[in-house]
Amino acid sequence: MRPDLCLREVGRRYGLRGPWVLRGVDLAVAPGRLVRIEGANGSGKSTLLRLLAGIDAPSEGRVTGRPRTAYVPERFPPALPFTAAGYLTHLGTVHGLSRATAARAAGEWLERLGAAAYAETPMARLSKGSSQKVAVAQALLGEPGLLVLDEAWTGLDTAARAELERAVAERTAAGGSVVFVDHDPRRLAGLPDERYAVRDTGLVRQEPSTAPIASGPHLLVETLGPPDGRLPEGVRRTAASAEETGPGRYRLRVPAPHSDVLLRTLLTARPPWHVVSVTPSTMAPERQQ
Ligand SMILES: Nc1ncnc2c1ncn2[C@@H]1O[C@H](COP(=O)(O)OP(=O)(O)OP(=O)(O)O)[C@@H](O)[C@H]1O
Repeated sequence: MRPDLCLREVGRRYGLRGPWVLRGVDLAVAPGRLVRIEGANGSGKSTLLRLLAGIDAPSEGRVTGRPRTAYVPERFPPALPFTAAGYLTHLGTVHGLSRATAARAAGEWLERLGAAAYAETPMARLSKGSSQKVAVAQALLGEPGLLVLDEAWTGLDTAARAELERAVAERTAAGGSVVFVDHDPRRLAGLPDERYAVRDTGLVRQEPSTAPIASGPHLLVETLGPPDGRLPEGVRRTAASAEETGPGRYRLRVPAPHSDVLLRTLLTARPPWHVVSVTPSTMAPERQQ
């Protein structure tokens, strides 16, 4: 198991005499965790995300234990001399993939995000929404251990937004960590393991969200594991609630967009869990684990 990503007494200011944007920040992000960062405009959220992602260095303090990391910035530079697929393939090779694997992953992510038609379009000619899809695809194609998302949903269409939510669930189910900022309080509502607010240059831990779980339909999944079976960790992270109904038997509620991730995690567990039934849920959303 890899170590937590840790910030210790981290501070950041811009310029030698600039005001401190962040000071004395301690934060640990464990593998598999989904962490939401909140805060007023200009409070320092993007600064914190850049430090977490490692594309900026703290003015003081230390950052340790950073796994392979990918980052979707608030503003993505679209004027690059590449086509969308060419850019993603290039980045895939930077992430250590072979050229063929990188090209395949690029195609798959463009397809998943509904941008396959723009694969050969020069980046500079992409619409804002399409270039945001490329920004998201570049972060996901290397299957990073830490995914940092700064308003990454902004500008995406409904289908791509759902796909990004699904990708977040996939990352955490696979043991990756995800840290995100989003202006919409309903984004991934009910799912984050931890919430923090940036306030007065510090980081304040927040109570778990009381916002209703990710809006939209939910499914009920009845599953049966070995008699002494503990639910696979990835399933606990993806399900909105898990009720033990018998020895090794659980009733899971899951937002519909995350159900395929949940089912895959059950079926690929060792030993695999048996999926007894999948039905639409009509219950009011509630999280319990
Ligand atoms: N590269 C930079 N150079 C100088 N000052 C900066 C830089 N980046 C951020 N700042 C300043 O740091 C402060 C925090 O900015 P940051 O973008 O981190 O906040 P934020 O909470 O993400 O804001 P928003 O919600 O508006 O995106 C602001 O006062 C901003 O002007």
